[in-house]
Amino acid sequence: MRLTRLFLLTTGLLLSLVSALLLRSIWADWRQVDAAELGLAAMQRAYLGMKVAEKASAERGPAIPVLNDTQPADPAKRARLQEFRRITDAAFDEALAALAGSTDPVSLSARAQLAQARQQLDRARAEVDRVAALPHAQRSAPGQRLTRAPIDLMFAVIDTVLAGVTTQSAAAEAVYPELAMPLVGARYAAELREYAGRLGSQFTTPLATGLPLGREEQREIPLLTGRIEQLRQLITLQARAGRAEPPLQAALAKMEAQYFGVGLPFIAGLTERGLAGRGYGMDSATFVALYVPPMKSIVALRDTMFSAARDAATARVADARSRMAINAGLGLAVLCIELTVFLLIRRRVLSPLLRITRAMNAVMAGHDVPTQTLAPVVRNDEIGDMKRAVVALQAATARSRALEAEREQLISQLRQASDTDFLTGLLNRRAFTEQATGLLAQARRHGWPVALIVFDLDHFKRINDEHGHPAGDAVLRAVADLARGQVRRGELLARHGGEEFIVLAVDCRADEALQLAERLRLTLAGAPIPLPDGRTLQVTASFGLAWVQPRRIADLDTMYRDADTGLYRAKSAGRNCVRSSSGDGVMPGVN
Ligand SMILES: Nc1nc2c(ncn2[C@@H]2O[C@H](COP(=O)(O)OP(=O)(O)OP(=O)(O)O)[C@@H](O)[C@H]2O)c(=O)[nH]1
Repeated sequence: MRLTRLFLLTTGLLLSLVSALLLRSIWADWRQVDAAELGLAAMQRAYLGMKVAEKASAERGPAIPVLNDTQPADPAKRARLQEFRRITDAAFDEALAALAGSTDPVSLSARAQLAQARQQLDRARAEVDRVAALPHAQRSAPGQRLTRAPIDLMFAVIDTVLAGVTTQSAAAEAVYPELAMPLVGARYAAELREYAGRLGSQFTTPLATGLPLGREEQREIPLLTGRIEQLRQLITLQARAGRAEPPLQAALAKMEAQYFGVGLPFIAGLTERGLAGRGYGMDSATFVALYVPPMKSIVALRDTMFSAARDAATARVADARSRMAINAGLGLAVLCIELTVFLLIRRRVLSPLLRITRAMNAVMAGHDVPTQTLAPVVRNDEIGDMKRAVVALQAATARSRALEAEREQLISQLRQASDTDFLTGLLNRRAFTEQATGLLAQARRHGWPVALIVFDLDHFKRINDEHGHPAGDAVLRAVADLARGQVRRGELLARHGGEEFIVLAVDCRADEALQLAERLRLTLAGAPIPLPDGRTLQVTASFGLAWVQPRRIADLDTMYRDADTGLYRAKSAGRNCVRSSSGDGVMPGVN
């Protein structure tokens, strides 16, 4: 696998892994925040339920004087009851509004319980109003329990509300097990407040009638007192089980002092008098004024315990939120760092490596490397070293290529020099022999006829003797130029030695060969040649011709011998003429 692909794959995997871990961690944190918020909301709803129980319980206070009122009815008592009813309704409305948007099972059941409690309250109030409207004599008749029944209906309201409080409180405890102590304690305190109220309610009828405690009160009072004592112990246990904070201890001490130190002994004294039939020495209003204030210490304890739980839960929510923010921030930072490292490695290592590899391949293939690929080399790291090495390699390769080209040129010049006659510029004998051998082989393959013409300047020695050797050279050069003008492409012309020249023509018929020789002869004979001293000279040459018919084997040595014989004959025949080996003119079949 290529390194770039491996790197991409590894980085992709790493990024996916980190992203997955990050998402998982954020999801887990978010779940915790969500759970903490749900728990806190349940706690607050439980508190609203406790408030409902408290207010509905408190409503019994002004209901009792109305139920026991003489006729004509006292409008002030009625107005006070209405005011308490309004407060209870407001508490119900607040609790129901808090549950309005929630669709979780706990909230749904709490809402159903609250709605049920409200119906019960409506029935209880209707009963209060109905009984209060009856003639006083009928209500206060000995042995009747008309005023007691509506109060019992109001007890049932509280039972239902407290059941809902327990449901919400349990939901909050499930989220915050460590807050069970203040939560359970607050619930017990709410219950204690209720039972303390109920205990006071036992004196409704006796106070109104002035009669001793009836059988029912005699049975209920010890039961309620026992329950109150039990709740007192449970609250104390809860407070001792956890680390009771100073405000909680203070609230607990206040309750002990006010309710258990004043309220409950007050009830005990009243009970004693009620049992002894000594009269109570107070009316309902005085009773309420004396008994209700100590009960407020129970509500204060409930609120203190609840506040402790709510503050701890709020802190937990804030903790969970900040943990989520920190985790998300850290995760994102890791992701960013990883991405940056990836981009850096890609930019500073992989891309330069790729460019360098391409540059090296180009250098090896002998191509030019684009200058921006390697320059400017300003980096001082390993990639920079590598780039410098490639630049050096490129320079060395360029130098060696230049040397190579120079060498090739020299060789070619040498080859040309070795093939060329230095005086005339024509092929020399060696090059002619080499190239003629190739042409003859080609002619053999194709079955072409071949002609070989050898010509030699006449009385050349005299030219040298009379005009000097340089003049002889000039004549040789002029003859070469004239002959060069008469041969076609594919025909070989060479200086065979001294003042002798040679021409080889393949695929050349006998008449064409003769014409060529004649043309050469006439050209030389008809062209005055200028000498270095300014004079001109007329030269002639004698020609020997050899010709091989088509499909016969043409051999260079044999043909040369024949052409030379023809030349000898031409010289013998008086020069400036063309002869073949076998006689005058060109004779087909020369071999
Ligand atoms: N100037 C000059 N003379 C050359 C060169 N090569 C050969 N010669 C001369 O050419 C002359 C050839 O003379 P011969 O072989 O006697 O022939 P000729 O005088 O041409 O007489 P025929 O061939 O019989 O017509 C000699 O004097 C050589 O010195 C050369 O390169 N330059």
